[in-house]
Amino acid sequence: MEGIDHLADERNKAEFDVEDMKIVWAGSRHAFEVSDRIARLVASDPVFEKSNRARLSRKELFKSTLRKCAHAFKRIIELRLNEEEAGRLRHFIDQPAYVDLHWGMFVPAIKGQGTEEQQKKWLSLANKMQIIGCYAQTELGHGSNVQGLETTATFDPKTDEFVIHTPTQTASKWWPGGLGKVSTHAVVYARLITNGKDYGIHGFIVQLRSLEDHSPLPNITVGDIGTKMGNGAYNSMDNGFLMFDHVRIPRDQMLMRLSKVTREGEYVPSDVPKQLVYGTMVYVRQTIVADASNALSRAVCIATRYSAVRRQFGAHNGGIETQVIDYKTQQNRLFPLLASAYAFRFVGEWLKWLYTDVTERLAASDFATLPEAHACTAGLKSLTTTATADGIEECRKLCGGHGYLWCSGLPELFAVYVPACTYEGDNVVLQLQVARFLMKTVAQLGSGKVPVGTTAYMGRAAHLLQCRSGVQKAEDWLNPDAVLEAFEARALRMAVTCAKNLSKFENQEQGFQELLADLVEAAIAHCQLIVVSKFIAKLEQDIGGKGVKKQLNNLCYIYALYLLHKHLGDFLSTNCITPKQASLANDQLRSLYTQVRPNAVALVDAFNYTDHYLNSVLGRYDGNVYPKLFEEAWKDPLNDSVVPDGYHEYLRPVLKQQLRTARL
Ligand SMILES: CCCCC/C=C\C/C=C\C/C=C\CCC(=O)SCCNC(=O)CCNC(=O)[C@H](O)C(C)(C)COP(=O)(O)OP(=O)(O)OC[C@H]1O[C@@H](n2cnc3c(N)ncnc32)[C@H](O)[C@@H]1OP(=O)(O)O
Ligand SMILES: Cc1cc2nc3c(=O)[nH]c(=O)nc-3n(C[C@H](O)[C@H](O)[C@H](O)COP(=O)(O)OP(=O)(O)OC[C@H]3O[C@@H](n4cnc5c(N)ncnc54)[C@H](O)[C@@H]3O)c2cc1C
Repeated sequence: MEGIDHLADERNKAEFDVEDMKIVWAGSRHAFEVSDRIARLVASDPVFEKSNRARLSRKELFKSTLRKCAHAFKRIIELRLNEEEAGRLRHFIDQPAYVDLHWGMFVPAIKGQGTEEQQKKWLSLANKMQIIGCYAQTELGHGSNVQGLETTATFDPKTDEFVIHTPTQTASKWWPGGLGKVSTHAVVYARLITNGKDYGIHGFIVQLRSLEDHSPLPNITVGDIGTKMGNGAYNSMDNGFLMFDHVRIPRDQMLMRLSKVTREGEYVPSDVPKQLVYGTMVYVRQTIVADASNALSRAVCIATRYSAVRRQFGAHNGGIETQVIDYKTQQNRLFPLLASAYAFRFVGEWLKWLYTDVTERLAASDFATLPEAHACTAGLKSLTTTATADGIEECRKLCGGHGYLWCSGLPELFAVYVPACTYEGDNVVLQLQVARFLMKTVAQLGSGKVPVGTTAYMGRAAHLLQCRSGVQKAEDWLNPDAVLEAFEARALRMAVTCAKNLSKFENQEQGFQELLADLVEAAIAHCQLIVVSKFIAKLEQDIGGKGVKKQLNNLCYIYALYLLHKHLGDFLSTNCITPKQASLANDQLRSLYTQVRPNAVALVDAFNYTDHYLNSVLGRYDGNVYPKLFEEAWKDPLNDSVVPDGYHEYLRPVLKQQLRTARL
């Protein structure tokens, strides 16, 4: 059966040009060509083989990760890959590793917070990987509460040095990726103390290990924090612990772009907002949003192809059974995830633009959009990672029993992905940042300050607080204005209700704590509005290609109407829509599922994933699932022998009743 495309019929049904959709998904023809070339390069290189990851011990997995990273670095140099190509190479190798934190956080932290001189010195080493760095912020006792970190950096004017110290066990750094076994350096976040005064959290570059023999430097205790969830999965990463016993570093290793300490020990505060010390987190949250669509689309690709291959029930007189993708229940679970993958792709593109824009403004000393950039990156990171983690698990269930096999690709994908709901900010804690931003914006309504950007809709409060949806028939839910108005009214009404309830408390902070759960829901409603509005905005762009726009249109309204259905309580209780309109939205949703159905396989083909990247028997491009499931089963170490190890010691005595007591 090799060579036969079991999904050919599905592909023939498609009503749009897949090659054109590939360009839209990738973002541009250039991005598509780079991704396509690099994905094939990785897939054809035996060093990047990953099908046996779950069977390796932690040590074997870790060593094979080091090998892959070294080989990747060699290939980047040999092939003279540029930054974009190198990034794609690491992406398609698809194995969490110290390099993610080196390139993803250590380098950006120095770029964002180092002076020009510091950048010149440290980036030239880091870019050539002559040093390898990590981002050491979280401690055993404090992760979310960055202000509560305990590690100290005390300036000693006698020697012109900072003394980095871990005063308690809870002050130990705990979690940083790449720290456990690899990093030679770290950007360490610690409380800056000079002249006896505590100036709060600042970043410091600290060398951890010898560049000669890799042993920890004196007075530094460092190691791996232990095995994490799942076989293989995130265990290729050496998340670490770290303790300092009065470790001295030169003063110029404090990252001093924002604030400084002089030779005399005087603290010179920054003339820019102090929150810029959190800048690396804003950057990484933005990249995590862009990455959510990768993980979700991967799971959806597997579940969609398998749902087209898998048949259950419905056979009459020995005929073939029904493809499970034809069941409306399967469509109702799968297609909103397909739509979400596209939605997150486009909101990720937009967030990248927003981040670039705020970075340019900051460089020109314009800090006006920083709070919005923080709220958007925090809120969308939270929204997209929660939906993606839940979506991957749903895809596993959509694949029935076989989805639970490691070779489906889904268990490992889930285990690798799910910590995204926690790292770079716990998802609830991040939505509370959005809620604070919304409460401030609501409080300013009527003050003459006009809300802009993603809160511009709040400026139309007079209308949005009292409007009623004009939807009268199912097709009206395909009108962008009708959809936007419903989402805007819901978000605003939820935020305003929270603000009103807050105002009943004398102590605002106490009120905020009391209303935390409602505030999170209001923040989520605002973030969902952003995603819906950016998908609609994408449709307004000039998108070419046969039938492409029609498909995107269908997916956009599936995303919006599915959210409406899922959060119906919000929409009804805020009187944004009536039960009749909710029912019409459902009718429309079902009609959209029918329209997407013949295009489903082609819509996941447009992700252009190689079988290597998917690493899934169920998601194979050719749909040749069953023989390959057997092949995988035979490879399992338990099948190395017909009679298992332990038979003579533990099975035979039971079977032969040799373990029975004399009395029995
Ligand atoms: C494979 C590719 C994937 C791509 C990723 C690439 C690389 C990375 C790879 C994998 C990731 C792996 C690991 C991730 C690494 C980490 O997890 S690093 C550690 C991350 N830690 C956190 O995220 C901690 C979360 N906590 C916080 O961010 C803050 O403490 C807080 C919750 C925001 C609270 O801050 P705090 O100062 O205490 O409180 P307050 O609420 O009072 O805020 C003060 C004002 O500051 C504003 N603000 C807060 N944060 C920011 C920010 N980031 N930027 C701008 N402004 C910020 C806040 O709005 C307040 O403003 P006011 O005007 O005063 O209201
Ligand atoms: C795989 C992985 C990789 C990581 N990599 C790094 C790294 O490279 N560098 C680094 O520095 N850190 C790293 N971290 C740490 C990570 O950033 C933190 O774990 C994260 O910020 C959450 O903080 P926490 O663990 O303190 O959670 P906690 O804050 O202890 O959260 C526990 C619970 O309390 C709730 N909670 C906390 N505060 C509030 C509040 N104010 N209001 C309401 N509820 C609240 C949360 O919602 C959560 O349910 C990593 C973590 C993981 C899992």
